[in-house]
Amino acid sequence: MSTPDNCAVCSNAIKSSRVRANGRVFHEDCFICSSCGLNLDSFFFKDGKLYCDPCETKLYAKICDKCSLPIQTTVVNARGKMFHSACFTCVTCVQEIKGGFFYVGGSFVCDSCDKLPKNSRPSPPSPTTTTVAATASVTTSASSPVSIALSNSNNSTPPIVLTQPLGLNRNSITIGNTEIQVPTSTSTPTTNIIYVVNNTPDRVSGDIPPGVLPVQPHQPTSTDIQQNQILLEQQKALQQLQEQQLQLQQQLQQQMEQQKLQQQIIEQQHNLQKLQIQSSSQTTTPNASPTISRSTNSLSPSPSPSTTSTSTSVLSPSKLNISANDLLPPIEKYVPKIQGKTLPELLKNQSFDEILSDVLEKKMNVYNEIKKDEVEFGELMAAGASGKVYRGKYKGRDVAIKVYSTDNFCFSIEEFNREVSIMSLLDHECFTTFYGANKENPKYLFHISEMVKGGCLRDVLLNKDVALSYAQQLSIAVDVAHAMKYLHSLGVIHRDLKSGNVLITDDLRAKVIDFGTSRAIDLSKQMTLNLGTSCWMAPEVFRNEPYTESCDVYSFGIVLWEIYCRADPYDGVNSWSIPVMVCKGERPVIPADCPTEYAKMIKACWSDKAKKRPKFKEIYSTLNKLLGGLTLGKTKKSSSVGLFKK
Ligand SMILES: Nc1ncnc2c1ncn2[C@@H]1O[C@H](COP(=O)(O)OP(=O)(O)OP(=O)(O)O)[C@@H](O)[C@H]1O
Repeated sequence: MSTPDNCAVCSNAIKSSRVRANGRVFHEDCFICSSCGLNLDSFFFKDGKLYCDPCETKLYAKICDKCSLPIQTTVVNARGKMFHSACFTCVTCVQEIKGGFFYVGGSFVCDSCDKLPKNSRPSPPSPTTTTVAATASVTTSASSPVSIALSNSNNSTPPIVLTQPLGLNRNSITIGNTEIQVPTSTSTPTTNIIYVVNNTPDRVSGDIPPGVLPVQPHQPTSTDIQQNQILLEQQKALQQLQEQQLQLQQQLQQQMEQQKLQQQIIEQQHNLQKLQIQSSSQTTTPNASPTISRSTNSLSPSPSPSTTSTSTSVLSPSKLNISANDLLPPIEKYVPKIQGKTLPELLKNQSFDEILSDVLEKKMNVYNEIKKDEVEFGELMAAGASGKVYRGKYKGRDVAIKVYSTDNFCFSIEEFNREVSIMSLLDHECFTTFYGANKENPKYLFHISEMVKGGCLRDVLLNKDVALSYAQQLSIAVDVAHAMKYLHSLGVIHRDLKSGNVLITDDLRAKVIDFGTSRAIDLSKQMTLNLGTSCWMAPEVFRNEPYTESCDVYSFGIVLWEIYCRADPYDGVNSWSIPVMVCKGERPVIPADCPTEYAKMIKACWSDKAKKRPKFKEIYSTLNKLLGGLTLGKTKKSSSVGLFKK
């Protein structure tokens, strides 16, 4: 029975497949580079370890004193310096030194040059020209079997060192077809001799029969050790970097997976929404219309004795209408400070009007400056008298961008400044959130605010496909009154309140926009330039009488009528006739089915006498009570209404 071989690397018995190389056997798994762990094409075996060619070079190869590159084949060691044989050249003839040489003033001179007469010999590079003993040894590869030291010290016996025995009775080395006699220690050469010994690599390629070549141990020098340490440190640092990179890649992958998950959630929510819409149109009789709950302010489909058709769309509940935009973190509202104080702090000692006047007169910038390249412009949404409103993106979110340009007939930088200052200072749920403005180009200014998806109230009311219960109508009216109550509490008159300046969110909240515009100061101009607005203008304004904030109450009366009737006031009437009609006391007709309290409120608000009109505080409270008294919404089609009645 044959005993199993032992692996030259791990010393354990080899019971299965083995690699036989260079007279040694290895476990197949052990036959890898001990430094990089890769498979071996050729190898070095040192101190019981296997190394691949690059690792061996990296770890053990000597560095040439002349070219600073590792020496992988023949090493010439002369005077303690290491050279590639090709780099070991004569300082005089610049030829490779293959025979004897002299070490003169720090340089090597070949034997032939040294024999030249002194005057024809080029001067040595060093100021010292003393010829000193020269010693060189030639070593093949990093672990050659032979190293011969040579010296010349004028007739002294050159030391010849064989680092490996040449074998029994051998005193020659065969180079190619030539046999070179290696002098024994007793021979006395007169000059240095360099024996350039053919590289006898101890690397073994796979097809070399094992046991042919000797494997030589390598004795690292102190320089080798230092270099190895540096290399090891560099490898360690590289490894750390690779680990960090791996960690970052893992984090990135996690983030991408999270994003994918979010996307899936959005898609599922959309599918759910679709299913809910489908099922509600199938199960409710004859249709499902939304009712509103003030506490949550969200809409939910519920059966109601509605007269609207099943095709009627409803303003969708916000919770179901989630878009990627909604998942983004909200953009923080910019809170301006004047002399280090916020608006509520300033209001303790000053009126809003004083603060605003100060800001405008002193041209203070109380807005957040938004750079043009931070904004992505989208499609045009609306073109009003003072500017154009575009869809856009800011910080990844949908926004409304209002552009004031000199192309606009009513372009006014004062109006822009006033609007921007008011919008920056105000912070109320019934106004759109204002993000900031850009005034880089005085002929093209823009400001950015929250995008309100439902569009303006007028469009919602006139859209017959949108079903609205009375409760929802009241809820919109309450929101507008709430915004106006707040505005008046600050002493700000809107001057342009109308259904086109109220926006509806997709959870049916109302937000007032476009307030405090200075163009309304010259109301006669407004009347002639923007006739549409005259429907909401109070008689005292037409009469050019002094007006107070109660002109906004009049406008609100018209808005209340619009909300209930879902029609345009004075529809079909020549715009020029409206001021006359209004001053004569003519108003749109309130339909007979209008709830008494609501109708009473409309009439009180559009009263001809400004002083008789209620304040928003009262309006808000009354409408809120009316809303509170309703439990279930009653969806109502737009009324067919008579429009002009005194
Ligand atoms: N934040 C917003 N979100 C969605 N739509 C908006 C927003 N701001 C304005 N709009 C749309 O743009 C329209 C005009 O806006 P705005 O009233 O501010 O401009 P304007 O030039 O003052 O118009 P007008 O002279 O008719 O009052 C609005 O009726 C509305 O449809």
